Amino acid sequence: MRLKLQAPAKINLNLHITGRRSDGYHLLDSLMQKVSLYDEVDLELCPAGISLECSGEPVPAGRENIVVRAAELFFDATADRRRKNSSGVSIKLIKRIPVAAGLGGGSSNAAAVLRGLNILCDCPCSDEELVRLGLQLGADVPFFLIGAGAARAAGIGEILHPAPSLQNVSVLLVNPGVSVSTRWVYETFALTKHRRADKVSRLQNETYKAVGWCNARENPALPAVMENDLEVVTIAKVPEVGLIKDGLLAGGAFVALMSGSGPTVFGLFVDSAQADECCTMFKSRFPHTYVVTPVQEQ
Ligand SMILES: C[C@@](CO)(OP(=O)(O)O)[C@H](O)COP(=O)(O)OP(=O)(O)OC[C@H]1O[C@@H](n2ccc(N)nc2=O)[C@H](O)[C@@H]1O
Ligand SMILES: Nc1ncnc2c1ncn2[C@@H]1O[C@H](COP(=O)(O)OP(=O)(O)O)[C@@H](O)[C@H]1O
Repeated sequence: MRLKLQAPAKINLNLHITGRRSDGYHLLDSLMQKVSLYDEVDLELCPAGISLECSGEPVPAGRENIVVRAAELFFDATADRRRKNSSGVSIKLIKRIPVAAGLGGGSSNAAAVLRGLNILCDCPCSDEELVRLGLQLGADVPFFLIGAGAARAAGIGEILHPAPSLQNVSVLLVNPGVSVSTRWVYETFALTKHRRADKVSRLQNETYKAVGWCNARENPALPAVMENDLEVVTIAKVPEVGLIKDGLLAGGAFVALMSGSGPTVFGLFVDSAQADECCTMFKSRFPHTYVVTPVQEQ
């Protein structure tokens, strides 16, 4: 039995760090939006063993790859609830989403494996159980397990409130071509930055209202409430982030922001032709540049 899934990237339309848990993980408040840049995950059940074949962007093979850990976790958790002859999977991964880029590619791949294996094995896990498993793999995985195109995420990313997807915008993703470790960004942020909670919640409420309107063309409030607390940390290491933001705004984006821990920057455009033009301009210097659209429903 075989199943092919599309695993989308995400952007963070804003990201505020609101605190820190005793285990060191940061609490956040973020509006996340899936976008139409996809990895492909092809799953074929087999009697035993987990194998992985990757193409496209280079990613680790074996257990270092999150898709292998996702399959192991699924098989362990459902050992007593599966048919005996379906304890293994052969995974083919076509990687198009830039790696360690703030676009959630690994988390999206892991969610696709969990969802896909659950379907292939006649659904031994409830949606809630899949989310619990996903969270063991990464804080961003639960977002990719829910059907909504967008959600407000709290906790470390596991408390999710589906939100309306952005509409009528083209999104230009520009990746500077360097990788940034999420862990390093969070650790550096904790050392350098403190925020007032009241400001965070005010901004967040505004953002939710703004994006709730859904139609960016009629939404002058949107740019003013889009901020990413992690941007300042990553810019210090990857100055291209600042230059790309300036270039996107000069090229017609009505807002430009770093996604997640970066270093990918996105610009939102009302005019898709302008987004295409700006894409051509960036692509010669930064080959990992893409025009995408917000995913409405997965
Ligand atoms: C920053 C965000 C924003 O959406 O996205 P990316 O930039 O990774 O795409 C996420 O919070 C990233 O989530 P994810 O990439 O799943 O993180 P994980 O693998 O769980 O954690 C990697 C490391 O980041 C730190 N971490 C992660 C999430 C969080 N809420 N607080 C943290 O402090 C921890 O040090 C952890 O060891
Ligand atoms: N399937 C995968 N796709 C992407 N990265 C992976 C994968 N498996 C393991 N990794 C590792 O996970 C780390 C984070 O990658 P990624 O999920 O792309 O980051 P981000 O969430 O910042 O976009 C990288 O160091 C990468 O080598």
